This record gives sequence, C-alpha cells and structure tokens, in this order.
Amino acid sequence: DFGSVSTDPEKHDVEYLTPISIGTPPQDLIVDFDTGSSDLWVFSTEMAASDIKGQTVYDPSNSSTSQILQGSTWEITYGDGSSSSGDVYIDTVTIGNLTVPNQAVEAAKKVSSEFTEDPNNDGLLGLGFTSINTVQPTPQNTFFDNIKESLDARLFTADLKHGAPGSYNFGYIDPAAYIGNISWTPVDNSQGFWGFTSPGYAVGTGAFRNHSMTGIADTGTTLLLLPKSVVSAYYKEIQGAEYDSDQGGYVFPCSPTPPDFVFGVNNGIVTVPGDMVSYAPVDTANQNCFGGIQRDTGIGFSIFGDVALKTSFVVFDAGGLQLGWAAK
Ligand SMILES: Cc1ccc(-c2noc([C@H]3C[C@@H](O)CN3)n2)cc1F
Repeated sequence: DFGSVSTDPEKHDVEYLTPISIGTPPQDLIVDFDTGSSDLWVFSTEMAASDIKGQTVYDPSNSSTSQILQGSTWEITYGDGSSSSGDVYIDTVTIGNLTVPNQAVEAAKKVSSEFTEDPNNDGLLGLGFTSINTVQPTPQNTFFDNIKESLDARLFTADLKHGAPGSYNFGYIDPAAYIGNISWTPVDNSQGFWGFTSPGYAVGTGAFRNHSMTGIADTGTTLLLLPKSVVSAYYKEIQGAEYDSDQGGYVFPCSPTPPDFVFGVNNGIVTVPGDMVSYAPVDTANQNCFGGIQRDTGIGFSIFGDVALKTSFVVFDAGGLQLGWAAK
C-alpha cells in the first residue's frame, strides 16, 4: 500500500499545510505536518470560541466512529514557545488514500495565541517518533507508526517547494521526484527526532570545511538553524550582513543575491541556493532581508528546517533508520 498528499506553503514558506480527513462522515481539516513532533492534535469544539479565529474544528460528537480515550490528556510546547493541550479521541483518519481506522486524535481544549492567530492552520500532525508523543497516561502512535507496517516500504518522503505545492508520499520513493543519487545518512532517533550529523559545509564556491553539525530534519521549523560559528562564517561573506538583535537574527541587503550554502550529507552535499537564504524582507522598502540561516543557540542541536528541506527531496526511512537527501 502507498499514498500521496499535496502540501502547500503559506506566505514566505513559513509553514506547509496539508489536508487530512477525520471521522465519519469525514471532517476535512488542513494541518501542519511536523517531523519534529509526534502528536496529531486539532482545533476542536471543546475549545473556547475566543481561541478560534477562522480555523476549522474537529467535532467528535459529529463523528459516528469517534470514541473518547477515557482519562487521557495531552499537552505540548513547541520550539517557539507556542503550546496546546486537551483530551483524546480514537477516530478514523485519512491522508490521501491511506486510512488509519483507530488513530489517536488529540482534541484541543486550549491553544496559545500563536495558533489562534494562524487562521489557516487547523492543527499539527506529528511525523516524529512515537517515543515523544505527549499523551498521558499512555503515549499514542503517530499516523505513520500506525500505517507503516501496511506500506510497501516503511518510509515517507517530503518534497517541499518554494512558493509552490509539494507533496508527502507514504510507502514509496518516486524516482521522478528527484535527480542524481540519494545521499543516505544514519538516523539517531534516541530523542524521538529524525536526528543526523552533517560532516561539514561550504560557503558559495568556497572549499568544503569539515565541521560536524548534529541536528534534526524538521518540517515544522521554517528556517535552517546552525551552530553560531558556521552562521557567522556564512554571513561574513555577505557585504552589509549583521546580527540585528531587534530582528532577532542576521539581516542583510536583499540584493545582490547572497552566496549558496552547502552542507554535507554523508559523502554527498545539499545546496541551499542563495536566493533561498534571503528569507523575507524586513522593511517595506524591501532593502534588507532576514536570513533563512540563523543560529541554533540554546536549542542543543541544529535544526534543518524548511529552508534546507525545500531544496531537496528527503526520504524519512523508518525501516532502515536513515535519512535520504537528493537534489531535484
Ligand atoms: C503557530 C505554530 C507554532 C509552532 C509550530 C511548530 N510546528 O513544528 C514546530 C517545530 C519546532 C519543534 O517544536 C518541532 N517542530 N513548530 C507550528 C505552528 F503553527
């Protein structure tokens, strides 16, 4: 069995939103697939009306197949400090043509303001490892963990694009979706993430510098967050680039286009084109741009977020416990 679903970027590729269906008859919601977490939670009828501003909500009482998971609760906090919490139902969930009949659906009772102020996002679907699912007293499987044994291959792929629809495929590698070879690297899932170590980097056409960068492949993080020393080495090559504490990161003149950023994956490389590093203008005159590459300070590891992922076709292989990166 295998399946595919389209995923669309919000403005500035800040997040990618993907349709799912929950319940009987199906309730269609649009959620943020996040390989950096492992809860499937959605806005729900159990929330205060004041916390809902445009989102579509899951109504378990309108689903003939929903069953409350008695006594279970969940609560999660994301890297940016946003958070949500609630209780748990078991219901049928469909992504593309793939259905899990007994998926734990975490219904929100509370969400922080960042979610309320994000009108097109109806929740998150975690594609991390089940070990970090927050449901208490018994952690619940992710959609992928529930479906993976029935897939032709225990993997999914992320093909995120800059300002255009991309796709998540489950159970197969589409040879038409990438060019060249896939570079494979082993995954450390001990923290519940798709963790790996990049051997180094290069700036523009410069020499490759051996510099281990241990991090996670995280579709739910917008930017590419790397060690301070690597980030300053990169921005040193851009005239006028500076760390702007007001903006909370490196800012530089939007033109000329900055140099490419290259990072290693095993014995291959991934190139982030310079025009993808100019993440978004910081002023209306579009003179200065906020960088798509920023420091990972305080996190404890690097985060290869959408700025890194959207340049590639990425295979999240749970069967082989490895990540595959290819150009496209
Ligand atoms: C409003 C909002 C806030 C945060 C996130 C969010 N989703 O994934 C992540 C990263 C960070 C890490 O926690 C796991 N992956 N962050 C999504 C939102 F819609």
